[in-house]
Amino acid sequence: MSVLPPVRKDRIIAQLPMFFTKEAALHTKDEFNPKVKTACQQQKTGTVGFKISKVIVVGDLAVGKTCLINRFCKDAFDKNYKATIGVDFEMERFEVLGVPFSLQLWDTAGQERFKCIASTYYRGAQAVIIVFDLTDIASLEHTRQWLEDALKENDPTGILLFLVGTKKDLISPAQYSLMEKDAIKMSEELKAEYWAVSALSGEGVRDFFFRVASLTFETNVLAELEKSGSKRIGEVVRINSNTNNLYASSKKKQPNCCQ
Ligand SMILES: Nc1nc2c(ncn2[C@@H]2O[C@H](COP(=O)(O)OP(=O)(O)OP(=O)(O)O)[C@@H](O)[C@H]2O)c(=O)[nH]1
Ligand SMILES: [Mg+2]
Repeated sequence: MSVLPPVRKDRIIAQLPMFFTKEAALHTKDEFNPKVKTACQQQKTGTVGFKISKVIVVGDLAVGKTCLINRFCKDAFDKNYKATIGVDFEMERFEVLGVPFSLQLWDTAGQERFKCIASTYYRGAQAVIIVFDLTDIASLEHTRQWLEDALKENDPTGILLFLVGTKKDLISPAQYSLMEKDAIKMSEELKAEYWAVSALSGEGVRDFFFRVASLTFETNVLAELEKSGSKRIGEVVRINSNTNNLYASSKKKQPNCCQ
């Protein structure tokens, strides 16, 4: 018997949420991968439903990392700045295509003096959210360094990257379109999916986290399918161990179908 309460109704994802802009999306498909949909329908998603995926949120001090997380997890906004000391985390439970899925959102400190504590928590991330302030071009420039630091602690293959501009409420549409050009260029360079949000008004925040949850879920299920596929290959090797079957004994990684 499960001891966890049911997933909140507003955390149920039945459709793949859209990207923010086609020019800087991790992928532009409008539906979940068919293999993932089938696996969910047949309840063959392996351990995905029991796992917790780690997501780290990094970026300069006061760009709005804590406010972004608090808007989504608590539907709250604090206009007073309270620096995060070291790290903090929030758990969010979703249901994606009928399968339970949890994200652990790690809110790290942007202040230099806390950076070495925060960076010890970077390891094991499945997604990295790099945050910058849409009113501060320097914070966008610094995203390169934040990503480099996050990737030092992680295997860059298979990790999902998101670049998020915050405080959209503070700039005019004209200023925003100028900033967006630079942000999209940076997304291409970092190979990250770009989003612009406001934690004050809530604009884009829910859509953004739904996209993070969905793409992380999709990647996890595909990895699980690949793993169970290679186990089956392993069984074939045992049965036919006296034959020299190149394909059956090959340990070569299958291409990721999500790409
Ligand atoms: N107008 C506006 N202000 C925001 C928004 N997001 C954050 N802020 C303000 O920006 C300041 C910093 O926000 P935080 O979320 O604490 O910043 P942080 O990135 O967590 O900072 P560190 O923990 O020091 O790394 C606070 O005064 C917030 O109220 C937003 O979307 N709009
Ligand atoms: Mg903070």
